[in-house]
Amino acid sequence: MRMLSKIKDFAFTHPEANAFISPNKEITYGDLWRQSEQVARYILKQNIGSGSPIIVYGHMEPEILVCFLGSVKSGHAYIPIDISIPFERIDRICKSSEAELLINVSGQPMPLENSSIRMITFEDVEAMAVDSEDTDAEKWVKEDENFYIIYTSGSTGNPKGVQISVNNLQSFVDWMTEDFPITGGLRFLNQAPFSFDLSVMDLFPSLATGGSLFAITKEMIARPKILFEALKKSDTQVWTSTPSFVQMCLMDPSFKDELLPNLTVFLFCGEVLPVRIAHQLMERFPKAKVYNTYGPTEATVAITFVEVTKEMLTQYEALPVGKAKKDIKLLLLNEDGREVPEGEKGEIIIIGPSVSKGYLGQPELTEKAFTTINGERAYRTGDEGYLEKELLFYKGRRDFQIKLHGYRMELEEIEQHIAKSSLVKAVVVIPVYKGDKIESLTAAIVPAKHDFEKEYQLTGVIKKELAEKLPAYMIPKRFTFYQELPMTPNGKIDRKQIREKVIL
Ligand SMILES: Nc1ncnc2c1ncn2[C@@H]1O[C@H](COP(=O)(O)OP(=O)(O)OP(=O)(O)O)[C@@H](O)[C@H]1O
Repeated sequence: MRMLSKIKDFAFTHPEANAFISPNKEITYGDLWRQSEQVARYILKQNIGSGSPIIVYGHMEPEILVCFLGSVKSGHAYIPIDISIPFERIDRICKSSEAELLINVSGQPMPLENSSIRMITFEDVEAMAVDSEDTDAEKWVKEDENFYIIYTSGSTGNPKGVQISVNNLQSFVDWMTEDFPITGGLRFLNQAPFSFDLSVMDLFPSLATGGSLFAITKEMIARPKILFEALKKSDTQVWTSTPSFVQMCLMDPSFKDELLPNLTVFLFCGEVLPVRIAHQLMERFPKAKVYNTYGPTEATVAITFVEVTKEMLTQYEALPVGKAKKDIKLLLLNEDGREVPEGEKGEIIIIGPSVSKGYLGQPELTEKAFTTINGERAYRTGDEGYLEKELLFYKGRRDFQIKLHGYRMELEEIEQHIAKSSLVKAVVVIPVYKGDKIESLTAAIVPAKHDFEKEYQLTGVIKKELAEKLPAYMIPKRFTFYQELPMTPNGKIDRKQIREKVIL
């Protein structure tokens, strides 16, 4: 694989360069390559069935990277599992993936109850390690073989293992390093834990270009003071995160270019990038470019991109998610499966070499979501959007479309309008069910600074503003106010938790 060869070359020419920096530990390219050889040799000795993936468990330790590379160099894909994933779910992943080996990097015990998987700690692998010749590149995973398998939660709650091949990943890395201002040797922020595919957006473009990653751990995220001290030290040049994560940082006025003077690129994916957030970033970091990108895990992280310009901030109500990367074709289909004309809304279908071969061991689910169009792999995203002169606009997820009193509406559209109020910092709209019928909507809001004494006064003003933009049936009945909205471990707004709070 070209990307692995590049990492190898860099490790030989720049062995002392830092590859990954976490709070307590760093690893150089030289050590990353050498230690991953040891892991590869260990795995090769275990007689693991070909095609059987290796599970790697931990949280942003440098050794996680060592195990990822060790796995793929021994011809096995890896499944990254972050410590935020509950054991019961890990048990299910072990079973459904039929993985034979789990390497525990976390330093914590793993009480898996139902799994017969062989477990070994990283220390034990290291203790058995011997240095010798590099493994033959012929042994590395190649072409259509899986490089990694990432389990998405899926709205059904059943884990789905998205298989990403060497070719899928190479196409992604080529795009990132050709079409974005990612030159060699940059410092990347690594916010998303490795079990979420947003992490791939910083991990491999960084390693493929001799860059270094600065890890933001969950302890830092929980303690803003420590987070900001770390950010200051990080000297981040390329920022990759969810919009929710940067929104949280923006709440602190010191989040501006003095904190990160060398920051030149913001990359966002995974959620709507609100106009206001892009605007604030452009004001506070005038030297940095802001990119919005879009894509599902099933199409290898992201497949569209756009640099947000000042004009866009006034031109559009909701920012575009961008143009497709050159080897990708987008189709927008209506409910009858016909292509819709430009400007009209339809389901986004992604066609091309970024599209996964499907879900590991789940042929029915794969069949439902994936297909082949003109000989190329295609994925039905379940997202709605429209195209305007090749620019894709995201219009929400089909599963966030609801029917209330007979009216079809999109929760994200309502959120977009509420978010425009100067009294609102962040918002999520939640449907409230009676039985299996939606009875009303509730808006969970983080308010901006205001002078109202009572919450009902604030609610009244926001509702009045909304009444000018939305029909009455789309205005949430209840408004609840919070200091902050909960985030999932991957840094997206946690709708499920908010729903539980609202219902309680
Ligand atoms: N730039 C963007 N703007 C708006 N939404 C986005 C953007 N990028 C991605 N998304 C949304 O995120 C989805 C992809 O997310 P991801 O593959 O991480 O899994 P998920 O659906 O969020 O989580 P899970 O499947 O684990 O429940 C897309 O299908 C789309 O709905």
